[in-house]
Amino acid sequence: MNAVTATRLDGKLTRDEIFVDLTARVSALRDRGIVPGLGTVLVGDDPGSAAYVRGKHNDCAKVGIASIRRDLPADITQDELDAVIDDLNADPACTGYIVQLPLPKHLDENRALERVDPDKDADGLHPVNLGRLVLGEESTLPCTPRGIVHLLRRYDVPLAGAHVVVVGRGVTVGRPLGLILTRRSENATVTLCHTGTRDLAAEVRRADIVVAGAGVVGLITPDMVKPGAAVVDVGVSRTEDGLRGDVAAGVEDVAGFLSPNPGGVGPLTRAFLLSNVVERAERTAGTGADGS
Ligand SMILES: Nc1nc(=O)c2c([nH]1)NC[C@@H]1CN(c3ccc(C(=O)N[C@@H](CCC(=O)O)C(=O)O)cc3)C=[N+]21
Repeated sequence: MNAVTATRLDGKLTRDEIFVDLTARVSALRDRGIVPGLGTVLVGDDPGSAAYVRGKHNDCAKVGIASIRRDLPADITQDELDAVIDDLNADPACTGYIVQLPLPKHLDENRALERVDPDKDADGLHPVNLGRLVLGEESTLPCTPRGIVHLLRRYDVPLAGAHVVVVGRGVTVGRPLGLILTRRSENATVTLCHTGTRDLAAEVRRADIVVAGAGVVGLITPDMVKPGAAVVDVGVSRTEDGLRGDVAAGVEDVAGFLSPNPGGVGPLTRAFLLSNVVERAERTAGTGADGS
């Protein structure tokens, strides 16, 4: 056997590095009397969503960002949700915020996302920000795609000229990731695959980088991966055995780099949520944001 295990793209380590930078920048803002605040709107009592929101506020405490929580009952009406969103839009203590998804089925997610002030959209999911991304204008970028690109760069995985196969066309990962990776600054070539793709295995086999976010357990098998390719697992499925990703066991023996799930991009999604808030606070304060 000459199988070499893939280099692990470590999301927690990379998150810790980002937190060191954010902590210093928040401290500089606080020295000037500016306290960045992240708001969350959580509707209902789904334990998974509650855990994610808790994690986001724990992260805020670590870097010195103030937390604003709006926890609402599952049977809230759309008008009542609108009023909470209007309230956060008007709250000067709230630099940016998110409406935790998914919302209960009787509520219209797009209506809620569109009501958020685009300048306070910490998720980068407002139509104005997604539209700016399409137009190549500066915008708040969605957190998971930002985390994926940062993690690949952090481990020196070449993007320019690379062929990236993204599996999943959802609005939080696949769709915006394709737009980001094909910008001049990333210069990758992207194939966006989905449930209608005729021969997924053939597409994935051609990839220098695979990003799997379909939410199908074990979808990406070792025979589908080009030796040495980078594989980033962002699929999330809740099973009886806990959280499972899209990448099957054995891929680590074929890939050159592997970002597992959990332990990969998830912590970076949270880190870039905070980063979006800090950048907005810096912009309104008139300091030079460093981007990244
Ligand atoms: N408006 C909105 N914005 C979001 O960003 C958003 C959302 N809604 N709804 C749900 C998804 C999911 N998501 C995750 C964030 C962190 C981890 C994360 O930190 N995961 C850890 C493990 C955490 C655990 O074990 O539960 C890891 O991958 O190592 C995972 C998933 C953000 N989301």
